[in-house]
Amino acid sequence: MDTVTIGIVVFPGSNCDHDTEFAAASFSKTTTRMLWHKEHDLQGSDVVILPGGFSYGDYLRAGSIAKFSPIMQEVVAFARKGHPVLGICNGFQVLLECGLLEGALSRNRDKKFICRHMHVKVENNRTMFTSLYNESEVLNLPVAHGEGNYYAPKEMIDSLEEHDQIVFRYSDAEGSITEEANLNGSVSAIAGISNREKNVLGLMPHPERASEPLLGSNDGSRMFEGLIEHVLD
Ligand SMILES: NC(=O)CC[C@H](N)C(=O)O
Repeated sequence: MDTVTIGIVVFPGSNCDHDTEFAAASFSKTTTRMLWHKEHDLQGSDVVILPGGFSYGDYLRAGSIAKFSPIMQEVVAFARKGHPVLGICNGFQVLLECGLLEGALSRNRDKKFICRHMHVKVENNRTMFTSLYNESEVLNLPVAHGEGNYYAPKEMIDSLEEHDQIVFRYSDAEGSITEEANLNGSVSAIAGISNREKNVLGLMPHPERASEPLLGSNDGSRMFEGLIEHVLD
């Protein structure tokens, strides 16, 4: 294989689909496909990304209606076969709602929308998404969400820990996990998790909005590069 086809799902209300396409297409050896949510065809995608936004206006609960979009049947089957699926922000919310990832996202601790850059610590660099980061590296990534407060009961958190599924945590600039750094109040300061098999990753920060220095950070690029390298390998 000499090119990687990256499919980006477009739900009614997605608003980071084109940013994600722009970031994905900026790497050589990639082709992008926009996948309308009503379709059943992943158009030969090697990687599927569920982008950020407000699918179905976040009605009921963010991601809960998008889960019923026809294309999600294909995305779930694709993920269950071990192919890479990345959910960014609203995409993370959809992955939780459709059961590809465990836990839930509720309203931010202060009930306010948070739109700013945050520090995020790499807790597991042994995944296809994070292989180009150093273990414990602190990234500067933007967040923009109202429902980013990750919750899971203690047994689930223990099991996520045990299986190395906690991939990112909010931290301060030095990598310390503090209450102030964990702005949305997530349990265990969780910013991103994977499934047990490590081919599905969901995270609240936006790597596509940190994909070139002009955007204030380039720290998101290596997530795309790592994935592309993994597929080409
Ligand atoms: N940037 C986004 O994906 C928006 C996230 C989301 N729908 C929320 O406000 O929680």
